[in-house]
Amino acid sequence: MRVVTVAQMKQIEKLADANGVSYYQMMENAGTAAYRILRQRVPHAKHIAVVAGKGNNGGDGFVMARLAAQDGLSVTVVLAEGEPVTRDAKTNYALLHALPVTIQTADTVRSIHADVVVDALYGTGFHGSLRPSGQKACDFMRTSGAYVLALDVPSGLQADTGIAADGAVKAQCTVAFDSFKQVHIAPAAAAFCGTVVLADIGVPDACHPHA
Ligand SMILES: NC(=O)C1=CN([C@@H]2O[C@H](COP(=O)(O)OP(=O)(O)OC[C@H]3O[C@@H](n4cnc5c(N)ncnc54)[C@H](OP(=O)(O)O)[C@@H]3O)[C@@H](O)[C@H]2O)[C@@H](O)CC1
Ligand SMILES: [K+]
Repeated sequence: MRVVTVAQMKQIEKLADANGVSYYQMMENAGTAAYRILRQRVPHAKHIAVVAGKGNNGGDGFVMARLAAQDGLSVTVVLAEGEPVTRDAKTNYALLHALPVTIQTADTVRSIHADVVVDALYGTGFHGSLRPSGQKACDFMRTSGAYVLALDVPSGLQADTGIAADGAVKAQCTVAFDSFKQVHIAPAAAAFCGTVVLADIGVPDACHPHA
């Protein structure tokens, strides 16, 4: 079982990019793999809400939102922290405009009724404690009553330690991308991660440490 630090994960992605698997392609693969896992775990889902942050974790969520809309599901995207800021997340957000996807801001988050909530708020980039906007989005996810699927890391947990900030998301399932991080194996984080499923995002074996 491969467990890496966030710094090692960044290095792995950098090597993969240098070896022909672009960052954009890895995001596409991550969102696609997570969507497949979601369909397996909640086959009857009709309405999904994707709670997106402004980094690449949000970008993975936009890929899922696109695939779900193309599949005929009702899709709501919540921009919990405003519009995306990273290049690939921006590109994937723009692709949603041609699809029947409802875009909402954090202000209206409480009125959403979904059977699945995708936690695409923060992944390995989370640090510190939850700020008010993130807290509000996490409160929605914790209390929605929906099946919560977290992308890479349940929001509010530090990937390298598994330490949870007050108000962190508790997911039924967490899809870990490429490699496990400490959060996926730390006993204290188990109740937040739920079932952890590892997803291949197309990184060549040789890009991993000690490969
Ligand atoms: N590299 C790749 O290409 C691939 C990466 N992949 C995916 O990307 C994820 C890593 O993406 P990432 O590095 O962009 O960080 P991410 O987890 O989105 O968080 C950063 C954002 O959160 C914010 N933020 C942080 N703490 C906060 C707080 N307390 N309160 C409020 N805001 C806070 C922070 O804002 P800032 O602190 O800068 O204001 C920033 O906007 C990884 O887990 C995987 O899912 C896959 O697609 C595969 C390819
Ligand atoms: K997440």
